[in-house]
Amino acid sequence: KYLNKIKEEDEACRAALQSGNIFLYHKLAPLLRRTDSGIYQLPALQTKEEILEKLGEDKEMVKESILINCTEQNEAQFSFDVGTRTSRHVIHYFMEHTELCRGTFVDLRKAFFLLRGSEAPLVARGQALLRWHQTNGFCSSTGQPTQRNQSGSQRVCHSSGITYYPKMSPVVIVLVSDGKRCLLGRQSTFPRGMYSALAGFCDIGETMEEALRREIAEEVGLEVESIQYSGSQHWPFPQSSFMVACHATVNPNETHVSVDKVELEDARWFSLEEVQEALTIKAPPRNNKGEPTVFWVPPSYAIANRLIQEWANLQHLKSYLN
Ligand SMILES: NC(=O)C1=CN([C@@H]2O[C@H](COP(=O)(O)OP(=O)(O)OC[C@H]3O[C@@H](n4cnc5c(N)ncnc54)[C@H](OP(=O)(O)O)[C@@H]3O)[C@@H](O)[C@H]2O)C=CC1
Ligand SMILES: [Mg+2]
Repeated sequence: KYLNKIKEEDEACRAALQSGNIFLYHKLAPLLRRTDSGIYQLPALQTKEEILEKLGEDKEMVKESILINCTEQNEAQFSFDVGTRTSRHVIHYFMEHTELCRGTFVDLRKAFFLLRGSEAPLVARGQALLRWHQTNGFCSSTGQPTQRNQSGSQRVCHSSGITYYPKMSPVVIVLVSDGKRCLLGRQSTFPRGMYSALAGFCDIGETMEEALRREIAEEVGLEVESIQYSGSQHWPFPQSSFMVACHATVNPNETHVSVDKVELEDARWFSLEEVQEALTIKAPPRNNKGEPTVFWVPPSYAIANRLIQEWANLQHLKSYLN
């Protein structure tokens, strides 16, 4: 309720900013602190902190922060990108005073899987909102500048009256099973050895089920028989996707895989033993070029991991009941 109030009411949002926490980004790379155990933490800076006073000659600039969320104690959480408007010397200040800033700016692709599960969605959401504002400064109908509300939950073109809201692209992600094995694929851009559930963007006007059947037919030439919903997740790559995760089955007598080599480098069936082994790997062993040397699956925060885990659990249950 409180979150909705500060999202909608400019005055309430300005007041919340006075005592809120701010997460900093530089050209969309979040400010993170690497701990001794190798994971990244998200340092929250208080609005009134000295370091934020460095945000350019205009100290009011911090008011351009975007509301991301609020804690259970009703502390508002904001994101701010120091790379867009602040002057070069201020950015250098941030880069050089990593102690004072309590972290460094890190490319989210490099850090995402090394964030704690509770912080990863917050970092992703902060980045997604900043990106949306950075790329929606003009009305696509009139070409006139759009104005944001205080929280950053929308932008309005006063010339056409159009209100723009942050967007996500729907993606369906599916773990296909033939009853005994599951189908995993890899794109050439994936880290070496990593296989994941198959995914694809929904076309406009398509239902999720239609997108799922089409993607599986296109990418591996299989016909899906049944679909079961599992869960969903916001995903920051390549931009802002809304991942809908499902399990699907195919006829065990029609399992020939015909890989679309434009989309995928490889796709094949994996046994429960292979999958179980991969699920135990936290950090895959690497060769002298730093490349993983074994078959592994996306880490636990990715919804693909959850699908694979659920499938393995179901196989165990089935073998126990038999
Ligand atoms: N959270 C998780 O566990 C996982 C998440 N994913 C995510 O799922 C997403 C979709 O999977 P992927 O197999 O790549 O999808 P697709 O199979 O749909 O193929 C991607 C291609 O679709 C085209 N495309 C269509 N609509 C869009 C859009 N709105 N945004 C971007 N590209 C679009 C692009 O083609 P072109 O470039 O030719 O225009 C793009 O290269 C990926 O971004 C990936 O990060 C994937 C696996 C696991
Ligand atoms: Mg795909």
